[in-house]
Amino acid sequence: MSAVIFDLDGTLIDATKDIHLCATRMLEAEGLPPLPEETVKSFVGNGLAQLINHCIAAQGLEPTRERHDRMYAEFHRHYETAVHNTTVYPGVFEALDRLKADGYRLALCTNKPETPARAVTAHLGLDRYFDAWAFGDGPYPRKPDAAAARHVIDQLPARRFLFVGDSAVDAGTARNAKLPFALYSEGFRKEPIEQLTHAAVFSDYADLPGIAAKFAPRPE
Ligand SMILES: O=C(O)COP(=O)(O)O
Ligand SMILES: [Mg+2]
Repeated sequence: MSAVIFDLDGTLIDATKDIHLCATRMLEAEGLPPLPEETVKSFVGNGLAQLINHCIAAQGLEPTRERHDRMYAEFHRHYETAVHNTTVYPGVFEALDRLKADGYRLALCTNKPETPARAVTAHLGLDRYFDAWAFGDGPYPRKPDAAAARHVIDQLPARRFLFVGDSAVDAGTARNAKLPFALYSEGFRKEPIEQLTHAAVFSDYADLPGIAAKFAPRPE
């Protein structure tokens, strides 16, 4: 049995607008001005706590524990229902259907907290594809720590795995967990493709089933 493990933000979905909305509401509650969408987008990838840290630094404020906790709670409160401006990248459903039909188990390994990750995947009809999950606020170190990937691996009856993601965090996770990495080039990546160790790179989801067959072949 083989499995494909997916990152969420920037790989399966583009939640930029909803994340920016939550950040704007959070800053508003603090009496602070909004940050540009591209700026907030550049803060996504290392989990919500890190995104809040970046927002605090961008406003030139002291990162006190009290301020951070208050802002985290406010962001998270909006995050749970911020699903209406989020889109699925082209070809994702077709690729997931194909992988399922080919006999792959599918899993999600995200740094997004559990409640908003479950909410947005349920809203978009993606949740039904996944047999195992790891979240950014789970009781294990988050990506790029291999523990996040191992958390899903331990839930799956598979022996071969492919890790699919869009960022340096995902490339690092795959490297740390010793899994082949397929890089989706149309996500939130900040570095040139050559800087991210990868077994394969794709810009069209139609190519993913073939990549999976090559790097995580199903047993005969
Ligand atoms: O919430 C984040 O910071 C990133 O989430 P991701 O791991 O699904 O890209
Ligand atoms: Mg990502």
